[in-house]
This record gives sequence, structure tokens and C-alpha cells, in this order.
Amino acid sequence: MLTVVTRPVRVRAPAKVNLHLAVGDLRADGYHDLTTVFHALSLVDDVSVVSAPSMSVTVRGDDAASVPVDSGNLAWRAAVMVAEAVGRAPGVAITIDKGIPVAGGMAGGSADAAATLVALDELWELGLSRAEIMGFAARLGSDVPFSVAGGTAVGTGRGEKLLPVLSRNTFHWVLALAKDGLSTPSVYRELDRLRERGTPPRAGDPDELMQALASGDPTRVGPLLVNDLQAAALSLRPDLRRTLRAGIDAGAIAGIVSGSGPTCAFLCASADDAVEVGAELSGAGVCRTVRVASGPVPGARVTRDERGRS
Ligand SMILES: C[C@@](CO)(OP(=O)(O)O)[C@H](O)COP(=O)(O)OP(=O)(O)OC[C@H]1O[C@@H](n2ccc(N)nc2=O)[C@H](O)[C@@H]1O
Ligand SMILES: Nc1ncnc2c1ncn2[C@@H]1O[C@H](COP(=O)(O)OP(=O)(O)O)[C@@H](O)[C@H]1O
Repeated sequence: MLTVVTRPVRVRAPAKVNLHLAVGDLRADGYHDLTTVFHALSLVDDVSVVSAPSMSVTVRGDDAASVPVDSGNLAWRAAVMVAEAVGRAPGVAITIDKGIPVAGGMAGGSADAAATLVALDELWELGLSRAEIMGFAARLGSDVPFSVAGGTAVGTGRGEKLLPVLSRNTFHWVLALAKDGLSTPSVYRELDRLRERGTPPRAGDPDELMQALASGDPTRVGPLLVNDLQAAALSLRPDLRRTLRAGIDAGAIAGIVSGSGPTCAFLCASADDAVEVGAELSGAGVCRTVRVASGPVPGARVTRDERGRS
């Protein structure tokens, strides 16, 4: 007989920043080959999934209004994909507590999709292998496998082929969240346009960054942060230059646009420095709001209470 778990399964999934993002030329399938170093941050979404007569998604938090609650939601798509694969009706109610900025270049939708995959594996007692979860993840989006994996990892292909990176210590970050999001496809398109008109610099390979991460020294990591999409994000949102400058003026070691932006991520020397940089940046009037976070943190995983229940 099929066992059905009726209590909600809760999963926490992290945001990411790309410490290194080298973008290749546009491929025939509309994607770009990447070499990227993903780093998972303690800015998280909490996703709860429970059995229900039909599919639904509820989103809570400051950015909730801009998130679709139908089949446009990546968590919904994740549930339908798994249900079809295992031959079940996709009857689940998904509740997302959003801590990750929406359309901020921090993989918030991917985090929710990853969380839903992990939650359904437990809720429906599927016993999926890691490879099966990663297979679903890669079909849902280029960033979703990393949201499952967490930590620090090199991504190649579309970003979905992952290898873990040795990184020592915890790094401390300040994130400057922007008022409006940026669409990922339009930032990639803008980079293609800039490359047709000129030769914006291209990131090399991340070898030196990997050594710096292994040393655990943020002053070595900072100067090696690089993002090929930054020129495109700044071209679409020139105001971000002020944000980046303000973070450095406030005492950060380095600042970078996170992925396709518009969130700016600032690496700081210590947890105390991050709090100070965050306070100063928040008073500078160059962003909607500021968050302090650290990394690396684990990927999507079930959270349990003191009695071991999820
Ligand atoms: C830029 C990055 C950097 O990590 O993250 P975000 O800033 O969006 O969080 C990723 O490449 C975003 O990954 P993700 O958001 O999962 O993208 P997908 O859903 O797979 O693709 C959305 C669109 O982005 C473009 N795209 C994405 C990945 C890739 N390697 N090349 C691309 O050109 C394509 O136009 C694609 O149609
Ligand atoms: N669960 C979700 N959370 C946030 N956005 C989502 C979600 N599902 C679908 N979306 C859509 O994906 C777009 C990109 O969102 P997000 O993943 O937060 O940003 P990014 O691609 O910059 O990392 C949003 O504008 C929204 O329309």
C-alpha cells in the first residue's frame, strides 16, 4: 500500500552569487556556454509542500506580488515534472517564504524549484537518487542544479554541469537589492549586442580564484571577482555604477553585479565589517534595501524541528 505523508515538508534553499562568470558566444539553442563559480549564500527561501486536492502556490514576503502563483512559477513546474515522471496527480500546496530578491540575479526561482524537488522526494517517499534529482533540476533551469548542490562549485555547459570547489572559511557579504528586477534573457541579449558593437573584456579561467578560495583569504578573493554580464547589466541600468562605488567607499574589499543583476554583492573582510558596510550603504540611498549574508551554505535541504519532524 502507498504511504502518504500528510504533514508539510519544509525545505530551505539558498541564493547564489557568481564569483566568476565567463560567458561564451551565443549557441544555436539560444543559450551561452559558461564557466562560472557559484557560491551559495545564507539569504534563503523557505518552501513548504503538503498534499492537497489540487496544485496551488502561495508566496509570502516583501517581493511576493511580483511572483507568479500559477504554472509560471518554477516551483509549480517542478511539482508537475516530478508528478508526471512518477505517474502521480500533482496535488500539492506549495508555500514559499521569499527571502531572495525576485529577478535579482540570485537564482530565487531556481531555489524554489530545487526546494520543491527535494520536498517531493520526501513527501511522496520517492527515494530519488542524487542523479535523478539533478536531472529534473537541469531540465527546469540552468541554475537549478546548483540550488540543489549549494556550497561553492564550478558550473560549465549552461551552468548545469557542476564540480565542487574547495573553499576554506566563511566569506561575509553585503547585498544591495534594487527596486526593480532585470530579466535574465534581456541581459544575455544586451551582452550579445555589446559584443557585436565592440569587444567588452572577457573573463579568463577561474584557476587563480580557486587558489584564493582554498586559501580562505577574502583579500585574495576580492580582486578576482569577475562577471561578463556586468557590462550588460550596467548598460541597461547605469545607476548600478553608483551602487558599486558606494559599497567600495563604505569599506568593502570588492563589489560585483550578482549574475544578471541588478543585485550588487560586496565581499567584506569580516562579519563585523559586513554589518558596518551594510549600515553605511543603507544610508547612501543607492539601493532599495541591504542584506548581510555569508557563504558558502548548503543547497536545498529539509529543515526539521527539535523532534526531528520536517
Ligand atoms: C545569469 C545566471 C548566472 O548564474 O543567473 P541569474 O543571474 O539569472 O540568477 C544564469 O546563467 C541564468 O540561469 P537561469 O535563470 O536558470 O536561466 P534559464 O532559465 O536556464 O534560461 C533563461 C534564459 O537565459 C539565457 N541563458 C541562460 C543560461 C545560459 N547559460 N545562457 C543563456 O543564454 C537564455 O536566454 C535562456 O532562455
Ligand atoms: N518561485 C519563483 N520565485 C521568483 N520568481 C519566479 C519564481 N517562479 C518564476 N519566477 C519568475 O522568474 C523571474 C526571474 O526570477 P528569479 O529566479 O528570482 O531571478 P533571477 O533569474 O534573476 O535569478 C521572475 O521575474 C518571475 O517572473
